[in-house]
Amino acid sequence: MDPMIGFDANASQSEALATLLTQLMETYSVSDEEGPLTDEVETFLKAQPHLTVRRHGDTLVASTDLGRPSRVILAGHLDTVPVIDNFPPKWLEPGDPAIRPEVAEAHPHDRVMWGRGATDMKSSDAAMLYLAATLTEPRVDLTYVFYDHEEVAAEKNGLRKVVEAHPDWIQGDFAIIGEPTNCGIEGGCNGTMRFDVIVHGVAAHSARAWMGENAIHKAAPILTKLAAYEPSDVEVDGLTYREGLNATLISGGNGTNVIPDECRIHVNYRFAPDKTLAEAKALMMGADAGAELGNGEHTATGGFFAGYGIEMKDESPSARPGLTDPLAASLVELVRERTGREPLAKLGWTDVARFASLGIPAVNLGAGDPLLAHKHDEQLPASDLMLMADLLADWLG
Ligand SMILES: N[C@@H](CCC[C@H](NC(=O)CCC(=O)O)C(=O)O)C(=O)O
Repeated sequence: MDPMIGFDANASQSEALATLLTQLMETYSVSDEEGPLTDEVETFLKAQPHLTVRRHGDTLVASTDLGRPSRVILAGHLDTVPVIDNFPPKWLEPGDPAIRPEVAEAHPHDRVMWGRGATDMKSSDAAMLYLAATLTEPRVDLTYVFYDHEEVAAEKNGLRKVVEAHPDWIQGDFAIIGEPTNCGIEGGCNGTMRFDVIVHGVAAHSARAWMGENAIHKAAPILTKLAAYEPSDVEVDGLTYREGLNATLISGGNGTNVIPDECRIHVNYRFAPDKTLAEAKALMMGADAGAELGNGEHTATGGFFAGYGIEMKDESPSARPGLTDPLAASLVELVRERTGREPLAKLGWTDVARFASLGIPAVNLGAGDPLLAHKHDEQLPASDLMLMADLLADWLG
């Protein structure tokens, strides 16, 4: 059987990139189900004679070994968030009403790739795979990392696992993460934490509600407080990070005629890189999270949710922009020259934070509009694929 990922040696750059993107997008890879796509990408990388390819779980690390004085890491995750009627993907021709107006206005003659992962982040993966096959004489040594489980709990993150199991595989002087940035530079990243705020009640027959205590009703003040939260803009080293505090899931009740005895509001806090993880946590639940109540629940001793039960689910630190690093500065300059784009802050969480903790300066540079990430109609104009591949090739070639 022919490998599913690959392109014709006679194809033009734009055809090759479009082919790679189509193949990546057509292979379903929601987090936890990246295996088949990883297998395909592994076969493709192993067919490149100038790369040494290693695999840990569903993470691939492919390196050149040309004896260059420095090494750059190009990293992209292969997983996507869950689909919302946006798989399988499709190419939209110019004029198709499914093309968003802002995309059509900026790229009136472009075909547009539509579907899950178009911006976050299979387009950058396609550009990196194209370079992995075609950039055989880069001016620096290169390490490509294609990894699993970026969109979910930090404990599952494939890059984290490979760093822990094989620290020698992930060495370098600088890293570029292909998270969507509209082919500009986005520096650092907001930190993120997710936790359940828990309200308890007493179960009873809903025809005799006075015999119980309705936990869903008792959660109403929490939702009111969250709805009134005003996000702050925080400037760090010249970039402006917007914070956020949102309920993203809610659950409670176990019968249509039973007064619910528990309600959980899952909260996601995004905090700027002027705060450590500990400082951010203190703002939410007090400096000391309080006594363990059992089952991982604590009472918040202070902060936004003072007095409520809290169960931590996930936490990842922020990262400062780090754009004064010489390699970062030279990439910023190239992007500015080629696109006129000035660096912005990365508002999502990305593995730039992991590289920063390893002492490897890193920036986000990727195809696709970050404003469209995780949306139902994620989409990418074909010319952004070319731009992304050209920027990387010019800087590395
Ligand atoms: N452990 C975290 C992982 C969340 C990662 C995710 N990152 C992106 O979507 C980057 C895209 C971008 O902003 O450009 C996120 O920020 O939610 C968790 O499970 O929450």
